Amino acid sequence: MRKVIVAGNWKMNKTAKEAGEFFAEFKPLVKDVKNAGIIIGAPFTALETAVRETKGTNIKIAAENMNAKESGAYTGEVSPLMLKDLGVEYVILGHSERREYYGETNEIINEKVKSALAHDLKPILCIGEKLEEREANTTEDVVKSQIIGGLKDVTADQMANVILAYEPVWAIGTGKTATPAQAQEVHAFIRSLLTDLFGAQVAENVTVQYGGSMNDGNAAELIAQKDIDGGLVGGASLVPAKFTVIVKAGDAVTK
Ligand SMILES: O=C(CO)COP(=O)(O)O
Repeated sequence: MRKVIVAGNWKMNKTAKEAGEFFAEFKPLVKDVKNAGIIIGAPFTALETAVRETKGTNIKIAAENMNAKESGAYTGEVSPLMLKDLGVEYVILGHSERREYYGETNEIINEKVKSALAHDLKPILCIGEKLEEREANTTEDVVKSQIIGGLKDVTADQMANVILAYEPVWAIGTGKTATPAQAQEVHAFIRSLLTDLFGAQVAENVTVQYGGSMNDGNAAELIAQKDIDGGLVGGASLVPAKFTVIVKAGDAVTK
């Protein structure tokens, strides 16, 4: 059995004050959610508030990035030790926006994944093809190289602490969701690749989320797919009522 997890990714949105307001509204809405995991990815400046406001609840907090190093002369960067110190449990790594705008390669992302695991932070590793790659029929090649590159030297045991998020870049922030069948096809490919890399048992237990214009209207159908184990939600995670509908869609499903 694997866990369905619905995570929000706020991206560069919400001040600490706005984060506090979000949780005041969101916590009571999801307090009865038992089966699904709930994670909010918040910007660095809102993490302290987010951790404080969710202490003792069923909501976990993720950072949206980190540096692989523990400390040093890396102006503007944030280390795994700093995140651990705040009480953060998860970290989103390799998001397509980091790959696209900040030059993150599979090698850089792999360093971060290994560092997160070494520091007892759970990575949410994002993968997904661009529109031109899908149109060139290279979706599987791209996803395969992102997974093999991003998870290089990660052990089968460590995979118990890794979440994958399949986010087709053409579906992010565009309102253009992959159809449930399109998404399921890639998720099944990811599961078979994980089987090759780590064995059937590990592959069966890894949570593989879908991300890209998931919202309160389409989440249930996406998460109903055999290999879609929740979502990584951008825009719709900014609004407590909308995100709650997605969380509850995940809570209704057992994998
Ligand atoms: O990038 C995403 C989550 O990481 C998806 O963003 P949207 O849900 O806004 O399309």
